[in-house]
Amino acid sequence: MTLVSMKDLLRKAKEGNYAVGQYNINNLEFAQAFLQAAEEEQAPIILAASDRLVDYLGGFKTIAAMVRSLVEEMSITVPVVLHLDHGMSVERCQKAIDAGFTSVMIDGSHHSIDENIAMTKQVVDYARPRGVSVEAEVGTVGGMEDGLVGGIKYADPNECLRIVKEAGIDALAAALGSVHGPYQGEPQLGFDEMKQISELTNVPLVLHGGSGIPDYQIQKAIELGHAKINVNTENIQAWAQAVREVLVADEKVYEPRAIITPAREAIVAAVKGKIREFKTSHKAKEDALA
Ligand SMILES: O=C(O)C[C@@H](O)[C@H](O)C(=O)COP(=O)(O)O
Ligand SMILES: [Zn+2]
Repeated sequence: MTLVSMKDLLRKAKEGNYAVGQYNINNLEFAQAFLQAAEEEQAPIILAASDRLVDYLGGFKTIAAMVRSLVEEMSITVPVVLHLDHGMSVERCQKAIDAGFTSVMIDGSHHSIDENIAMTKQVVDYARPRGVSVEAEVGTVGGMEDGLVGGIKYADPNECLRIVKEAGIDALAAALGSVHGPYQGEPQLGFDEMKQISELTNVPLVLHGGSGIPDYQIQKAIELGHAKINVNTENIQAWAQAVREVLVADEKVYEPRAIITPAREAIVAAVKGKIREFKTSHKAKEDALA
């Protein structure tokens, strides 16, 4: 299966009342684990490189080549999207597209809404003829974003409508109380605003900060138009715990494969849990038949 854009996947997910998970690549083993989990669950999947980690991961071309090769070598049959997460500029999004990413997020949320729309439109104009999908953000997700710790700023419904109409995006991350990284206490998502923005814009919504949200809130977010849910923290916590357990259990172990394999298995289990929670299991076949 070749890499696909997320446009049709998210439309189908929104119609079918499920969400496609986005999982962030932190190294080779994360990408392997995500693809294994998706194939075993027969679920479409979004593999993402967060722009803040692109250089650490070896650059856009390395990431695109790695994911394409894994899809081929692992004989992956489910739809796979390669997405740039929190793209920091129009130029960075263009570079990702040129390298073979099939989807990009331009994060103009720290700019004025007029600047955000202008940047986003430039990315859409470059992406659309190349068959690449575009996600934009309005408002501010709490916690860590682009290496900065910030507070929550709810998305304004009129600004959401403007960016959807004026820039022509495929997915909208409307910040509504979610937080990147661990939550302090129970997450407080703005469900009334979510309903309003979903009905007003009719575009698939994206939930950033998808780790640590109780299942009943995830189901409500899906019901209210979320077709993509981003998860990173729960996977890196599972990875770290597994590595720690191996090192504590055997202080003489030094072979990377012996240390990392249990961590990779922990990520497979964590992602399979998310795929089931987001109701994406077996949707790959249904998508192919649609
Ligand atoms: O950590 C990153 O750079 C990626 C995240 O911002 C991702 O977009 C996301 O929203 C995941 O949130 P988390 O599950 O709370 O880490
Ligand atoms: Zn995010």
